Amino acid sequence: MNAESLDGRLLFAIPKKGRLYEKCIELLAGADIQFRRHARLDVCLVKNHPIALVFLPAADIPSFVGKGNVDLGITGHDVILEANMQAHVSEELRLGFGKCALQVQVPEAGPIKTVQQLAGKRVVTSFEVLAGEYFGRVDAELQLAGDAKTKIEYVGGSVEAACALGLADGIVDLVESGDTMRAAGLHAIATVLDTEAVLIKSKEQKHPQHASLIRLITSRIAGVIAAGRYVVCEYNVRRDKVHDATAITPGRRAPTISPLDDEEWVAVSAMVLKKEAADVMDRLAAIGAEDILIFNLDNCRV
Ligand SMILES: Nc1ncnc2c1ncn2[C@@H]1O[C@H](COP(=O)(O)OP(=O)(O)OP(=O)(O)O)[C@@H](O)[C@H]1O
Ligand SMILES: O=P(O)(O)OC[C@H]1O[C@H](OP(=O)(O)OP(=O)(O)O)[C@H](O)[C@@H]1O
Repeated sequence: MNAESLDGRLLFAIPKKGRLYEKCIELLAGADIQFRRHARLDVCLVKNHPIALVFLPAADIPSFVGKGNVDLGITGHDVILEANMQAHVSEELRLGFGKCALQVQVPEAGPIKTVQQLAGKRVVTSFEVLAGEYFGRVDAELQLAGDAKTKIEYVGGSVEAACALGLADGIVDLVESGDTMRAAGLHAIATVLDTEAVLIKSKEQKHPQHASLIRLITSRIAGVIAAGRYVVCEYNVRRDKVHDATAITPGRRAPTISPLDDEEWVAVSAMVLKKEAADVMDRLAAIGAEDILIFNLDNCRV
């Protein structure tokens, strides 16, 4: 594909593999961004919008977006800070996946128990900027200077093996479930950063003609994210309990209250956070609500 065939399209960068890839593909499908990715091609045209998707390593997306070569992108918040691009991109939406923490880890059975004890020693990481800033602050607090400062060394992967291989006294790496860390005999002694996937746009404004399409895509993606977080709760309740019931299900703006063919009862419908749905149902049942139903949302605009 050559530059002409992109023909003024909005460029949207998506991680080409790794932890964020599958969720990004689900998000694009939920937002009805239609494309067919041909094997080995990293640029593909969207069929139903003037957009081209550019599949890039997650770590390269902040600088492509920050420099304005690409208009929109999805990557990790951690990756933006590591690329030092926070001043050049704006984080439009948190996407609720790719959640993990960048943590300082040391051998569980070893003598080091605190970050202060690790300071001055060897730390291996793929996040040399974030780890360097973090230990820069610790070194300064402990007044470590020159050769006494913490030695940060970069490796591109398998960071968790560095201590066992004798390359490091501690590491800085991402932790989600903690399985990788525990399997390597490590434990966390500090958190440098909590992160999740984000939708970013360029602050460069190289293509102002795309502003309305960017708003449309952002609002569609926000709808898909919200549909994953919320359910609709419907129930019947006696009129004299409506006040108590709507305190339990206040909805986003206000619940919908409809009359029933029984003057003493009303039907209520409200959006409820999915993670709170079971608790909300228990509390509604406790005040005498009946026929409590929960519906998943396929999509929404809220
Ligand atoms: N275990 C995890 N759980 C959740 N999110 C993660 C996890 N590991 C990484 N991420 C997020 O995904 C981003 C990309 O990480 P990933 O390991 O997929 O990178 P990659 O180097 O592009 O892929 P690969 O490891 O396949 O080469 C990270 O910067 C982080 O934001
Ligand atoms: O706490 P956990 O759930 O075990 O996840 C943490 C691991 O996930 C990431 O690596 P990934 O598996 O994506 O592979 P990578 O090392 O090749 O980046 C990260 O670098 C950790 O190694």
